[in-house]
Amino acid sequence: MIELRGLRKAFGANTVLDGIDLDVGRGESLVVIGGSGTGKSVLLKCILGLVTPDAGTIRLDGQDTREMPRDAFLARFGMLFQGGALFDSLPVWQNVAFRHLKDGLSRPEARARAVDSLARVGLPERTADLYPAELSGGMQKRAALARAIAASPQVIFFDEPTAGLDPIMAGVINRLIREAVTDLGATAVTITHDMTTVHAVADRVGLLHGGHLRWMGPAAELDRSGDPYVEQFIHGRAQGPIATLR
Ligand SMILES: Nc1ncnc2c1ncn2[C@@H]1O[C@H](COP(=O)(O)OP(=O)(O)OP(=O)(O)O)[C@@H](O)[C@H]1O
Repeated sequence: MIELRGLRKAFGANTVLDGIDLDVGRGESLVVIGGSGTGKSVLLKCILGLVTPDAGTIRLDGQDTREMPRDAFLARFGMLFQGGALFDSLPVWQNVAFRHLKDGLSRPEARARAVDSLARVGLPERTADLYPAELSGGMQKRAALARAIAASPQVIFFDEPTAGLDPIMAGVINRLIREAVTDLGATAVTITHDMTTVHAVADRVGLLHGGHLRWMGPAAELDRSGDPYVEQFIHGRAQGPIATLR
C-alpha cells in the first residue's frame, strides 16, 4: 500500500533520512520508534508531501505520490497530530466533520456523522457543540482522533498519540487506534516513545536510527531482537549505542 524506496532528506549538513526503504501493507499497523530527533516526524511529513525529499520514491498503491492530484491524495489520509491540532474557533462537531463539510454534505447530516464519530471514541453528544478549549486534554485528543477517523480514511498517521495523557486515557487511545485498524481496515503508521502503545497497536515495529530503519520486525519479536539499539530503547537505558545528552 505504502512503498518507500531510497528516501533521503537532509537539512543543510544534517542528513536525517539516508535511504529509507519501507513497505507498509494494507490494513497493517506499523509503529516507528527511535530516539528524539532521529527523523520520525520528517518521515511522516515526507510521505504526506509536507516536506520534499531530496531523493527516493513514495508510492501509494503502486502510484508515485508526486503524480497524484493533491486533494485526491489527502482524501485518503487521516492524521492525528501531536497536540491534537483542533481548530479553536470551530465547535467540536465542525472540527470532526471538517472534511464532510468541505465535501458539501449538509450541516445536519455532517453533524450527525460527527456525533457518530465522537461516540466511537467515547465522547457524548453534548461535547459536539462545545469548543476545543472547553474540553480536557484527553477529550481533545479523543476529538482529534474522531476527526482523524471520521471520513474512513485508508491510511491514518498517529504522531505521538499518547503524549501528555494519563495511563488510563493512553490505554483508551491505544485501544481506539487498534480498533481503527481492525474495524475500519485502515493502514496505520504510528510514531511513539511509549512502549505500551507499541505493544498495544503494532503489528510490525521499525526502529529509526542514523537515517536508516535499523531494525524492523514483528511486534512479538521486539523483546528478542538481539539488536543493542532496540534493547536500549525498549528498556529505556541511558547506557548503550544510542547517545544521550547529559
Ligand atoms: N524544517 C526543518 N528544518 C531544518 N531541520 C529540520 C526541520 N524539520 C526537522 N528538522 C531536523 O530533522 C531532525 C529530525 O526531526 P524530527 O522532528 O523528524 O525528529 P523526531 O524523530 O520526530 O523527534 P522527536 O521524537 O523528538 O519528536 C532534527 O534534527 C530536526 O532538527
